Amino acid sequence: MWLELQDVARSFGSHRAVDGLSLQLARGSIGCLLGPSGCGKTTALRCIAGFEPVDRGSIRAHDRLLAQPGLALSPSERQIGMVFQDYALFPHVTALENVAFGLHRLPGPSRKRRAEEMLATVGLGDSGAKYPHQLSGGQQQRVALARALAPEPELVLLDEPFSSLDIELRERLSAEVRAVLKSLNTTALLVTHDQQEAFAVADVVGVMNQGRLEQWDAPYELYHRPASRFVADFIGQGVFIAGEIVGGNSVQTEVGVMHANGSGTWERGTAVDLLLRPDDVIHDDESTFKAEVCQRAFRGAEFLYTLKLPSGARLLSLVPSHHNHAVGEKIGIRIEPDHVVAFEKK
Ligand SMILES: Nc1ncnc2c1ncn2[C@@H]1O[C@H](COP(=O)(O)OP(=O)(O)OP(=O)(O)O)[C@@H](O)[C@H]1O
Repeated sequence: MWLELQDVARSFGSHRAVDGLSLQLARGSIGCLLGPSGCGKTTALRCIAGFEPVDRGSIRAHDRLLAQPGLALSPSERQIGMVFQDYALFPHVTALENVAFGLHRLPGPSRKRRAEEMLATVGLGDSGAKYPHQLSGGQQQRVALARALAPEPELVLLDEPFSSLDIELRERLSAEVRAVLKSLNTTALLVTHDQQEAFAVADVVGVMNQGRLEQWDAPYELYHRPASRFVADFIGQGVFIAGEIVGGNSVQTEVGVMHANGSGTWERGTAVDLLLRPDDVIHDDESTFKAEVCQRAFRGAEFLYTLKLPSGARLLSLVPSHHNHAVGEKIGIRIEPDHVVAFEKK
């Protein structure tokens, strides 16, 4: 494994910012720590970078021990590249000199060549002579990425790298950054609170909650097979409706019986909350099961309808926007969950 955290913990006073974090990242893969503000993701990243010691556990990169209690390699000994939210470029030198900064071990000419290559890789081959203030936010962030990647670090850490950019640029740049990291086979760990960004950049995403990792998995799995109620709530949209286990894999709800495709571990009669995503609830005029539109949000290609069931429970449904229904109308629905996700009622 290229990066391996084992049971890492870091407290500030009595507050456990990171509490038993374990994860593994293979060479060339891009990981992401995702979670709400204060969940400990920045602290975890700072422990890996060497800006923060660990109180428990260990951090290894490429089989080298970077940190454990009483031992901490300095940030420069770790061979880690960093990209921060605010770019942190040197304002008084050109883009090319910014990128060349970390290459002091190379002799002059190769240093310049390498810096030029890196700028070309991030699509800024023509901008080497410009100063940071002559570049847009997105371009500055690409220079920062080139600077972090130029010394060929073992690992690159990206701390909310797109959060000061506007949304359109953020989307484009996250795809570009992923492409650059993949083309160089760089191992990287990103920290963000934005799941679209996490999904756009990372191969594997860890959802953190109060210092703990709730699930470390591919984006598809987080969405379709959330391991905890927190992950189910945090990732994507969806609502829970009440259900009861009526057989090994079957849940009875007011919208019908849902069958799980895995092996069930529930006891008959267990009360559960069943997760339904907006794309599980299909609008179907033929269906005899009706629900009342109580809210609608126009999304261009789709409407997101909030529907009220006879019991008063709410569902969300994503419907192509040529199905234009008014609030108060009753529409036919059919439930087709991709995966049945249920949690025992508390
Ligand atoms: N140096 C510090 N001293 C005391 N408490 C700290 C310190 N750094 C972080 N914390 C606390 O640890 C918790 C986790 O902080 P951290 O910055 O890791 O969270 P985060 O998930 O990155 O949040 P955000 O997205 O808001 O940056 C927070 O409650 C924070 O207040």
